[in-house]
Amino acid sequence: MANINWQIVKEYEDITFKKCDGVMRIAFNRPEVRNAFRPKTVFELLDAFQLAEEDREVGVILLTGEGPSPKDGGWAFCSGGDQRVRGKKGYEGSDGIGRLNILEVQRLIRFSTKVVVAVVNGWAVGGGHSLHVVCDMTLASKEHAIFKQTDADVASFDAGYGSAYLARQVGQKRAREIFFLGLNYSAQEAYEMGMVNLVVPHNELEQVAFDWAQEILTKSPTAIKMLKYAFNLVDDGLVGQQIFAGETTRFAYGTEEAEEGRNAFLEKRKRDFSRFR
Ligand SMILES: CC(C)(COP(=O)(O)OP(=O)(O)OC[C@H]1O[C@@H](n2cnc3c(N)ncnc32)[C@H](O)[C@@H]1OP(=O)(O)O)[C@@H](O)C(=O)NCCC(=O)NCCSC(=O)CCC(=O)c1ccccc1C(=O)O
Repeated sequence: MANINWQIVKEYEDITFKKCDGVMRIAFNRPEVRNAFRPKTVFELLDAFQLAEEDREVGVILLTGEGPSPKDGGWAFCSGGDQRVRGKKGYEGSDGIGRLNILEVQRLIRFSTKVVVAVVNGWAVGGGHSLHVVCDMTLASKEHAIFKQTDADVASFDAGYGSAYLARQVGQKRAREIFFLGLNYSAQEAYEMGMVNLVVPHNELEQVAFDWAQEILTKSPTAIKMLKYAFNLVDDGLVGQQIFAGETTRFAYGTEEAEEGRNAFLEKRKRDFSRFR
């Protein structure tokens, strides 16, 4: 097993949230239901991802699941939305409001300035499958990872990243097979399809993820961020352009030309950009 000195950042009920040497580890913590998420789980994920995003020491986020299940020893990354709390308008929390707020988590992962790695230690099913798809990279346990898309079995459909971006990874025919048949795929099969980066023995999984993170942390954070946004851009349309352009605006703010624009306004004088032509 990995020998990483994880430190708890914040206590939650449905997830764990830990940090070590520039790496954040966010894990589903409902192993008795194969790490299915309810609205509370998703609120906690949103909070944790936002805290990770704002932590300047952090360059990589690992998303995984706690396990094994105390009930039967089964391993899970995430089995999607908790079907026991699904109502007519979405997944219901104690306030009775129906939500599909896992899509906000998908967007936080997609738009994060950090690299997000799915560390798939067991079942990745339904909305859990979609989460691994949206992560930047996926590492999978040789012994325990199983990929399965049950959305259509339970009359749900991730018609966003979970299907369209999956097709980018594995091709249209395979993506349709994954959704239309809902078969089980081993880590090796998922690797051969192109939706997993590496298959790793279960007891080495987290260490390999951590080692990858340490390698990424040696690289230029700006280069990594701009590369991530460049990879996203082609599939994300105007939102992708907005995010990429936002980062270029940030670069532009660092120039003397930008300072002249701001200073002229603040000093109530005529602006003079002539020396920048
Ligand atoms: C995951 C399984 C394949 C595992 O099978 P197995 O190892 O045989 O274990 P089980 O005995 O079935 O399960 C153990 C225990 O856990 C409970 N459980 C498992 N999954 C769930 C779940 N999702 N919800 C509630 N409970 C769950 C199970 O009932 C057992 O409990 P006991 O009390 O011990 O009997 C298998 O369990 C399985 O197929 N699970 C269901 C998978 C599923 O269909 N998930 C939902 C897919 S739909 C979805 O996730 C929508 C998400 C969403 O919000 C969304 C909406 C709109 C657009 C996009 C999305 C998006 O996808 O993100």
